[in-house]
Amino acid sequence: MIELEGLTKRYGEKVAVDHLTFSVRPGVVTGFLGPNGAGKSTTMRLLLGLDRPTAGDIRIDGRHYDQLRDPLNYIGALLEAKSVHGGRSAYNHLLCLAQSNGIPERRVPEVLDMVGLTAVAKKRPKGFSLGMGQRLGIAQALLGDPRIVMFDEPVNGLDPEGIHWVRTLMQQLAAEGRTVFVSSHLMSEMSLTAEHLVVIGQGKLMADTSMAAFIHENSRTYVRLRTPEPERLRNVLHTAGIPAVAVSDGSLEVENVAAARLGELAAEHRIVLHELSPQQASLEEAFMQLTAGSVEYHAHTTAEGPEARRGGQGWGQGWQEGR
Ligand SMILES: Nc1ncnc2c1ncn2[C@@H]1O[C@H](COP(=O)(O)OP(=O)(O)OP(=O)(O)O)[C@@H](O)[C@H]1O
Repeated sequence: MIELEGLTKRYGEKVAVDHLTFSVRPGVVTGFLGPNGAGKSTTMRLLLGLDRPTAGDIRIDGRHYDQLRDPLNYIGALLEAKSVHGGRSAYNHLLCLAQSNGIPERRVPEVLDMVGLTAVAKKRPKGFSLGMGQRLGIAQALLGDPRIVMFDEPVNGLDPEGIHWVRTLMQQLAAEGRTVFVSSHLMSEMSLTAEHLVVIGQGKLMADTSMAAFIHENSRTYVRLRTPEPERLRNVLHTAGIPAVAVSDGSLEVENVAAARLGELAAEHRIVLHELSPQQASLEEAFMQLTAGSVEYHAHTTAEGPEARRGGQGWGQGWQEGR
């Protein structure tokens, strides 16, 4: 279990982490989300004792990081790809870490095998691709067989097979009862991987909830209807006290009414439906909706794209520093 209480970190005038209080529980994958500069990496560094908080408290299984006797046995982390000694082989790099942390040597081939690097164990990581570097970083995090794992952008640089592997690994680690805390910018990937979410914006906690509740609470759900007789259907719905919005693509959108009720109404009036589909926003849409006001870096677009139409802030390609 990871517990943060009132965690605050200032760099001069800049408040990178602002009174964060939340817990990361074992047994589920917890996603850690926030726009660029929200304070995710800083929080993770503070958790590992790599930086000192200005105020507040962090406990790992009830203790401070510097009170853990063999920290790698408690918490394994992947913070930055390729943060390894380039001159040693992958095997020797892990062996040095194992020896200095009281971890038996047999764990080295075990973790190399887990991440699929056995064939290149004797090679130097400086020749590794980004994806291989990520795999070695994950092997390092798992070396002490820790009960808590923390990954900062673990799928960076991985191909689809690698991304799938990381997803399965994280879910497997959680299913074994471990605490899995992971940050990612890839919303679609996060929505497939995490069951719980912690969202921060400008250093502050914005959400600490299940994935399903987060999407439900931060997005619009509606039913889309398509019919060759949109005007007649709209009138039928109107008579039943149900407002329907006509969309430019010819469909109708109805909020807060079950699809079954809409289908029954159409059938009663013998109106043919070509589509009757409940629409649930994606994690990405819910995330942008929640964090719209806390985004630090804004893209300046000339064309009216989907972000502008939604009234949200730019998020995605073409980011520029807006300060
Ligand atoms: N060592 C530092 N000195 C000064 N400011 C810092 C330092 N580290 C981080 N910051 C600032 O703190 C804020 C939070 O940064 P952090 O890297 O934790 O955000 P992040 O959520 O990980 O962002 P990203 O998604 O872009 O990786 C940023 O405004 C950053 O510029």
